[in-house]
Amino acid sequence: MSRDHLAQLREAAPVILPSLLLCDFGNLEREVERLLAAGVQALHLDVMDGIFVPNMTYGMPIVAAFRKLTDLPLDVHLMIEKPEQYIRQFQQAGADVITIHAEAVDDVASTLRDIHSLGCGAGVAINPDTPVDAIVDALPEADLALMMSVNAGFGGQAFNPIALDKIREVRRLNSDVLIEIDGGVNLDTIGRCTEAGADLLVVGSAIFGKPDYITAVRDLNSAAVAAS
Ligand SMILES: O=C(CO)[C@@H](O)[C@H](O)COP(=O)(O)O
Ligand SMILES: [Co+2]
Repeated sequence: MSRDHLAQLREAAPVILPSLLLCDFGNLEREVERLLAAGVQALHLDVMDGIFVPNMTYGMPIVAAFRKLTDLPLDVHLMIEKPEQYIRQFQQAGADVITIHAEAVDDVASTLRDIHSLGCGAGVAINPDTPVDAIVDALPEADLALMMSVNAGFGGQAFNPIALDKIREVRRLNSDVLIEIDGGVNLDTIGRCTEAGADLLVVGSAIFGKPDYITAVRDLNSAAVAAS
């Protein structure tokens, strides 16, 4: 099922994925309804452990709560130490795609294979200071390569354009992998992301900081498509 989801996202690219980090956790049902009304095609869920990154968010129960609320693909971004110890629990909670950070594991390729063996799409992320070289050997195992345009850990940070060069480098190395960008993506930066070749655009504050999600997603989508 998750492989089908990936094919759908590839077909629909560029696709905006709302990052729920800044949503109203007191009313998840309403937040999902508002995002569905805005036409979003997948949700991006940020899991932080306070160790790999200096911030904590949520774990499997919140992923499971979103799973109960929607059939949209759930793209789970693990910003945690030893993610390999938890991937089964995230799959059981309802994740469709699980992305691990290359900086957090010893053997990226083997962790991606483990994610696949659970039936999930497998993604690998790198922070702005981590070179693409760090994931070259693992790329053939990845469905998705996430280029962080901020240091993982917080929403609302400024966009780091180093991610754009890395998107181009990943595309040169691998024509099949879906390329996602995450951090500081907004109306001013989204065009540069799709122009560079990003397929999936994670957006937090530029949606959840706006009163009207429908207008925010529509304007972001127009800017993304115009530059792609
Ligand atoms: O993974 C992360 C942060 O580490 C993101 O998914 C952010 O939550 C995106 O938020 P904005 O930068 O768009 O506000
Ligand atoms: Co994220």
